Amino acid sequence: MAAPPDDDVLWARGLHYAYDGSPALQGVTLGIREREIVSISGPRGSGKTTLLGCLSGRLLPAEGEVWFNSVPLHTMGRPARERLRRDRFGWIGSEPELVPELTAWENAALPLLLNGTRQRAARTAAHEWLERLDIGDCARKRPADLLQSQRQRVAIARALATRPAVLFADEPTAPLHQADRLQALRTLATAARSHDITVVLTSPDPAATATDDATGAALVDRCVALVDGRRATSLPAADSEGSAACSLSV
Ligand SMILES: Nc1ncnc2c1ncn2[C@@H]1O[C@H](COP(=O)(O)OP(=O)(O)OP(=O)(O)O)[C@@H](O)[C@H]1O
Repeated sequence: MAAPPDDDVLWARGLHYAYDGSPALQGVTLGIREREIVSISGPRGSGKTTLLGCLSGRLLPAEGEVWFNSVPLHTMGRPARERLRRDRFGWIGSEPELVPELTAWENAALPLLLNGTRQRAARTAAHEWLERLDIGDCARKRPADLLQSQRQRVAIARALATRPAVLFADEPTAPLHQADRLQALRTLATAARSHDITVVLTSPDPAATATDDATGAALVDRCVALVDGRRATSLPAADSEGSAACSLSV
């Protein structure tokens, strides 16, 4: 078994995954460099969520390898994988999934408290992230009293508060209105770059994650296109127009 390249924080080779015999991933190979922000794009059902699940250790591929910093996830027992996910990885789903009984800041602080961070430090960090995401004034509200877009920002704050080595985000802006999407993506990208967090996110539309319309700066470093559970060799020209960061998918 060949070792993964040294400069890849995350490396997957020949991933296959099937649901009840129906293939979702068919031999995907992908390397992610440290501090890189990578967008995985593709049409509905192309395998984006499944790939994110395999890369993050949530799903075990039927075939293939996944390495994090030269540690093999695919041969790891479940408790070790769960520990690694808790300690080093962050996850943002397309639905916020907050604890309804806890306030916004308590939700954002939860992973820190579970990791043994003192309550005061966890509270400060949670408040700071809520402020950065422009929902500081919602800190004492419970999820039921928040808009869906505010709940998703709390989920983003919760994922960033632990400063994970790798943050996985499955269509993180899906519940947001168009106007909020860019702001949330910009915050995510800025936070990741300033805190050396590697990000792997999924998006149905590569152009949506490519550049910040306001500044022209690249939001992601690279786009990887999936079609029918396989890596596409290039994006259709229409998708790559005006999107320098994503003009080549591989
Ligand atoms: N839990 C499941 N049970 C059965 N089939 C599934 C399950 N999850 C995904 N699939 C199927 O696997 C394939 C890949 O799905 P996946 O969700 O990974 O794609 P996706 O690109 O993320 O799609 P979407 O944009 O709709 O979320 C699809 O054909 C989907 O129907």
